[in-house]
Amino acid sequence: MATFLTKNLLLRPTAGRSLIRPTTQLRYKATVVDSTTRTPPSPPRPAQTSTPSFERATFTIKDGPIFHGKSFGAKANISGEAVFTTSLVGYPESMTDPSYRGQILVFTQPLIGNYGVPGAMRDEFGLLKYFESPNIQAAAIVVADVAVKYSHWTAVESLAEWCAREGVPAISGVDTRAIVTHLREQGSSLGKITVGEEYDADEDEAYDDPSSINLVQRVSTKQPFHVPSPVGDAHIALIDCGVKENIIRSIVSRGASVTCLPYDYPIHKLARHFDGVFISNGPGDPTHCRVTSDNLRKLMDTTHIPIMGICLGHQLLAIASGASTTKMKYGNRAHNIPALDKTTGKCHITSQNHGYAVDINTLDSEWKEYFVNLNDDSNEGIIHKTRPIFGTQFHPEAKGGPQDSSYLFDAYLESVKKFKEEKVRRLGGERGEVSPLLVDLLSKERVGVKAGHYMQ
Ligand SMILES: NC(=O)CC[C@H](N)C(=O)O
Repeated sequence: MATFLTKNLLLRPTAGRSLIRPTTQLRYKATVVDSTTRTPPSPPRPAQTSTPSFERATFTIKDGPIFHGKSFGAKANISGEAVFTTSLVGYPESMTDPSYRGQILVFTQPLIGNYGVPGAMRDEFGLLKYFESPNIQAAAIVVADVAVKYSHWTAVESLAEWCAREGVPAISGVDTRAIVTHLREQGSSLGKITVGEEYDADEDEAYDDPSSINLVQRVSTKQPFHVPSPVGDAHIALIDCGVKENIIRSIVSRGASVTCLPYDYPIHKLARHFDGVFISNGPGDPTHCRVTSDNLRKLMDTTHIPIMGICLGHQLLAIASGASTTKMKYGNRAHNIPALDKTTGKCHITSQNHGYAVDINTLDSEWKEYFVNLNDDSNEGIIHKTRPIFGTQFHPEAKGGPQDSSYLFDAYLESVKKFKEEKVRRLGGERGEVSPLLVDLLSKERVGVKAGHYMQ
């Protein structure tokens, strides 16, 4: 069980692993990568060892308590923002969710790993079936008790083997109740994991603060890529701030192909070629993505295209409309949070993972609050009063988690298809300028886009 120590019992410097990795220069070459060959959103971490380390390990909260336990992942030291999730299941999905980039994820569910880790299988759309991105995105994980033995028909390795292979530190045997109590009382804090006998405690410079970094730049696709829909010919531009696979799946399975674009792509210059725009989830502070919210504002000023945003996408939409966001005390990360739809009076149980929220008091009069959190009254969604534009703080794609709110994708797709029909009626067979990106898309047969359907 956990050893709970006070600070400064043993202060020795260790080499912390930096969150800041070299970035790839963004390029807007009109290359289309299909979903099976797309660039992984982030370079795989350098694995320091391919077998799990079961040495003594220490989890230290900055200006807080120190917890001693046992490592079960990579033999590496790391720091980041310590956050907790109360989700009972779905650790492979959560750990590969790019929104967790830079965060040390503490699970309140006391036993993690009992169904192992699935293989990187792909579905009929070429999307990862059981992961939200190709790699573990969380900086590290903290669990009370890790299952060394696992059992599930999809499993190919244990949680420990997966963490070690991906170079991700993990610690067990700590009192996660005490950790969560601290984080709830003090608010989200920086923390670090040190593997081995030596650890340092509270030297400020030893902690990387992900809120000071533009993490979206690190997880967004470097090149546009396209995921065709076999069941419809609408076409959506998705601004990839760290998109989860199941968001793409939720769209293509409903009849719109998706072209994923880098987070700072000037979408307002290209929107006329699409039937809808979508802004994805993503890590970190939304104010680091000023370029995205500025582009969105220009988009809304110049077109009437349907827009939907989820989580970070919702926050960016709100900022684009003139509202501001705030950092929450410890955020909402769970699969069972009640959100009230203020337009219907119905409550939906929702999946969430966020540390920032829209300040609803700053919302422009052309917008109204769409959903509100029934636990803490925080904003859960906004909707434009007259145009087909909305965002939700929770995750209607919910993987894992309840699918009460998946109808929001149906509503979005309905407005996208309507917009497309009107456009076709208005423009008839006329063709205008075609962007290099779309010329390239059209030249790729495998992309499966019907030539000309979105041309002006
Ligand atoms: N899941 C997300 O998109 C998270 C949004 C943002 N990074 C936050 O923590 O609030």
